[in-house]
Amino acid sequence: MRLSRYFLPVLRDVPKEAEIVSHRLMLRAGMIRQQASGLYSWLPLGYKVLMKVQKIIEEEQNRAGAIQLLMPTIQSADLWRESGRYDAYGKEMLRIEDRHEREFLYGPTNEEMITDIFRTYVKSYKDLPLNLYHIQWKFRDEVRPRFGTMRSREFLMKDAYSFDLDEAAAVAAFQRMFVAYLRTFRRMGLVGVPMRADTGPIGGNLSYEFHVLAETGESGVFLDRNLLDKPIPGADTDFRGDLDPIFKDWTSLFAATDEMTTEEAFREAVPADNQLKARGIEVGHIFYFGTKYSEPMKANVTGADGKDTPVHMGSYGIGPTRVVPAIIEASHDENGIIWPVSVAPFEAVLINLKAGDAETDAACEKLYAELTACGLDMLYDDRDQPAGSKFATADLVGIPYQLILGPRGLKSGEVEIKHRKTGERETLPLTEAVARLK
Ligand SMILES: Nc1ncnc2c1ncn2[C@@H]1O[C@H](COS(=O)(=O)NC(=O)[C@@H](N)CS)[C@@H](O)[C@H]1O
Repeated sequence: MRLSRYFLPVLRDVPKEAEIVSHRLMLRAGMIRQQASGLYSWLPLGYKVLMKVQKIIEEEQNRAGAIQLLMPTIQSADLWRESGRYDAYGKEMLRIEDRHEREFLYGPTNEEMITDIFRTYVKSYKDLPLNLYHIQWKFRDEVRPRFGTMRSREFLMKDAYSFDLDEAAAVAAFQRMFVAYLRTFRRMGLVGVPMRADTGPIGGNLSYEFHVLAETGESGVFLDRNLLDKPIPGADTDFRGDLDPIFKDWTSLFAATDEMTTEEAFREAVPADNQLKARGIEVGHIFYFGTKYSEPMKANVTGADGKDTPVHMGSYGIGPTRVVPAIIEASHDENGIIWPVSVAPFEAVLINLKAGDAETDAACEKLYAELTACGLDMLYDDRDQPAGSKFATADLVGIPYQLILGPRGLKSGEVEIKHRKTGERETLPLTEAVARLK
């Protein structure tokens, strides 16, 4: 992408309403724009990151055996009356009336709707286990939206729903998602720590939240610091096998939010040098809630014994529009964002130090074409701007590699590469730049 043809409205000064660094940087880097309280547009650079986050989520959900579909954002009130949540959900629910005065709502979550889909088509235990998921916008009328898209009113959520014949099978489904979540966050450069959690309006009695540690996290968390450098299950994990050993290994060390434990209990349970008290950003939350929805909504299957039985369910959420700021909270410096390559809006930016100089332009065009041709997601800063402002923009928007090319380097047939994360620079022959980056 040529920057002179792109839409990247970076801001020079820090917007005063932004309280935390990720909110400030997302506004300054031209990633989002607030349209109203808790409602954001995702501008091109932010949307590119959001789509890369979404892609990693989809790959790991698919690896774990979940099947993707897409449900509408608007849901019928009658469906929520069947589960009894229509009134119970409270003021967070945005209730809508259509022209025929029929009652609808903007979905805050989809347990009822996915259960309705399931009960329409699945009748036999032979069709289980089943895990269906989608990535869809949700609305929750948060009393205090804040921190940009970290806690917004309209937000994107991956929500998966599992269906099994009995609790044992449902726990195995829960463990498949647990392992998928460990892999998902680590692939985005995040350490997502699983913690015992409350079940809240979703329900059930088994729930884990995945937290990214950051001082701006809304949750107080207590954990054994050995959790932070545990290797995650590999891409060769057999998701059809027994994942209980992995689940037990990851849940044997103490980790809980301050809603689920006390500091005293924590201090007693964890050896002093392993104790870590921190703040966490909840980026994912998984639940097992048995027949809470299948019973009232009559989502039954016929078992091997010929008897009808309500299926055991779980739901598994990740907030991609919260993950993006969480990555920035975990990875930034005084000059701006530092994107892990896996989610960076562009993998590398080519900085032309003398746009308008025929020789430099020609050399940059050639290098840009070669790098793009070998599959790199490239940004080319071809603007007629001073070098300093180009470096500042590249640092602010956090592109992992900066290729810097000007008349001097050109004379010696060399290009400089700067690593955004480490600041380290290397100069190498122009002819080796493609091999170095791909
Ligand atoms: N207001 C919000 N803004 C941004 N992300 C949010 C917001 N509320 C929740 N999320 C994200 O959505 C994830 C799942 O939300 S949840 O309420 O915990 N779980 C559910 O809704 C279940 N249906 C899981 S499928 C959270 O872990 C969080 O990452």
